[in-house]
Amino acid sequence: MSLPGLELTQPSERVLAVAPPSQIALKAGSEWRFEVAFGHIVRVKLLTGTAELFGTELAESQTYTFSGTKAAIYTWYGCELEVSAGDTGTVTSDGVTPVAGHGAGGCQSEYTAEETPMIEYANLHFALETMRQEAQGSGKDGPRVLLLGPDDAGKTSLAKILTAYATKVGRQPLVVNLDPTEGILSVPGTLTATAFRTMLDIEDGWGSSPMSGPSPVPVKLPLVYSYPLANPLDAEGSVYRPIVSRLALSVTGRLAEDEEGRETGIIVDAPGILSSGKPGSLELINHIVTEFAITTIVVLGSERLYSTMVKQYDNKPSASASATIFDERISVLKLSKSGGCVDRDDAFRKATRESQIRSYFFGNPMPTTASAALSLSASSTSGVTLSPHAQVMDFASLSIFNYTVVSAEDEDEDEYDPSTLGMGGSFLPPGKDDSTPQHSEPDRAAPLPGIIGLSNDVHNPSTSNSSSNVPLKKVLPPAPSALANTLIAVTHASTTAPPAQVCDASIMGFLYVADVDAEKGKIRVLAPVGGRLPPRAMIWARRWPTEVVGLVG
Ligand SMILES: Nc1ncnc2c1ncn2[C@@H]1O[C@H](COP(=O)(O)OP(=O)(O)OP(=O)(O)O)[C@@H](O)[C@H]1O
Repeated sequence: MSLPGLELTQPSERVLAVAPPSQIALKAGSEWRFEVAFGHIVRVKLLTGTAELFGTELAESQTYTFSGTKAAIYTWYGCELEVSAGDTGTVTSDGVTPVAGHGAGGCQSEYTAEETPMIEYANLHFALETMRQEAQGSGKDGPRVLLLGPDDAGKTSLAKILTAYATKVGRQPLVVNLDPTEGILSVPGTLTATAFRTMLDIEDGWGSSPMSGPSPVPVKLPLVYSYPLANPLDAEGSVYRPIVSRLALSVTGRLAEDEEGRETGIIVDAPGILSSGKPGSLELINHIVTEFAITTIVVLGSERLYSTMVKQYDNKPSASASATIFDERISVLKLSKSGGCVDRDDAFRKATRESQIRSYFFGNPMPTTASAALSLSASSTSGVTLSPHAQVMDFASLSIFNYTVVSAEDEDEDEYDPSTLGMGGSFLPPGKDDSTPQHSEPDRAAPLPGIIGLSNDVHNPSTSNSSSNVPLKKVLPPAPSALANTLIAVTHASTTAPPAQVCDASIMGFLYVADVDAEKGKIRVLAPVGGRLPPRAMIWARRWPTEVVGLVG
């Protein structure tokens, strides 16, 4: 009903108008940047020409759907896109009311940009390809690239572009995510390594793992370690460093057995906080450079960090065992930050995290390329929907561990009990404790790779995580109410494993705690698969990712 004179409608009767499809013509070397809010769907179709989203080519006449996305579609030779709004006006299964923007198809923001750093990025790819070809002939290892830069500098986007270009020419890059704030093929709060043999997913970013059900794009299987803290610098990096070492060891082991992977090398996406100049960040960068024997450091969007990296690493021998044989040296490069990089606010980041967790358990309810391809109706909304299983468990029968470190954001350390950790009265980072001899400081990397050799212990994380310095404590009954709405990582370690083995173990999957009944000692959990839970030690993601409320109604 219109209000007399003003022609305003009452909110309850407001109907969201569906914008008509818009056609966007892109000139060669330009890109269409767009932002879609969570809950709103935008459909994009390539009508003519060729185009790619962060390096992955769009198929012609295929409809792609985007929601909660900030991205760009680039064209090398020119193209025409059709952009239309997806189904709007209904509340999604996430409980989010769609927010349509004023841009084409209801994008919150969209524009065409002619200035992009894509030529620089492509040149980097070709330089890496040259290194890979050299590796192929000589038995040398392929390039190990570390991407550094502040938050939202475009590191993850560049990692996607380099990965997509490498797979396009038949390479098999290993992508390592060291940023716990967002997961790559996993939930946040994890560090992962994934071998990419096939193309990335345009809609999903990186693609999906087998646990997400059927997918039109071949699935990738990540190796996952739990790091349930947002900040790698927490506890002065003493939790982060051994996990990085563990991951590096697994990656090195994998590459030793995988000829093509070894020639292609690795791409490491580092967390933005390491480029912030905070105390301890340079030590962590050094740890990563050493552990992954990095050969190429790429700095995006920070002159200061670039200059520091050049001073410290440029032209220095890499930490690889074969560095002397092949005279392998580190190069430090500076690349332009794309003008399209968007600063994601806390609300958007939180929504992204929640969406990653939700899709781990419930799949992706959006119409995917597969469903669109299989369905006669282009507006099908079948998507890939998963059905997690809810079960009630006896808390006392579970072996759940919790990291007892003081995080920068959370100074109210509550549960720390030194006696249970067997480390005397002090909880100092390794090396600062008088009882810890200097040589048992393996998770501190050498100050300069290649200059000071690696200690053997660095490559033996089982010794690096001696139980004396692992801040993991078993959570004993009664079940804490703070367990509700958080994730628990199920490790491959046995229920009787000591803390050192638990934090060294890779992750099998995740549980979501829906309810806690402390009186009865029961918790209700959501698991991605049915049946009895394997008897394994678990790590409670108490601090990160933070509570996800409303996953289960
Ligand atoms: N050229 C572009 N056009 C539009 N959006 C872009 C472009 N490049 C990156 N973005 C978007 O900007 C945001 C930040 O980019 P990205 O995630 O690559 O940065 P990052 O350095 O990895 O950030 P962080 O370290 O905080 O995770 C992302 O949402 C990404 O999709």
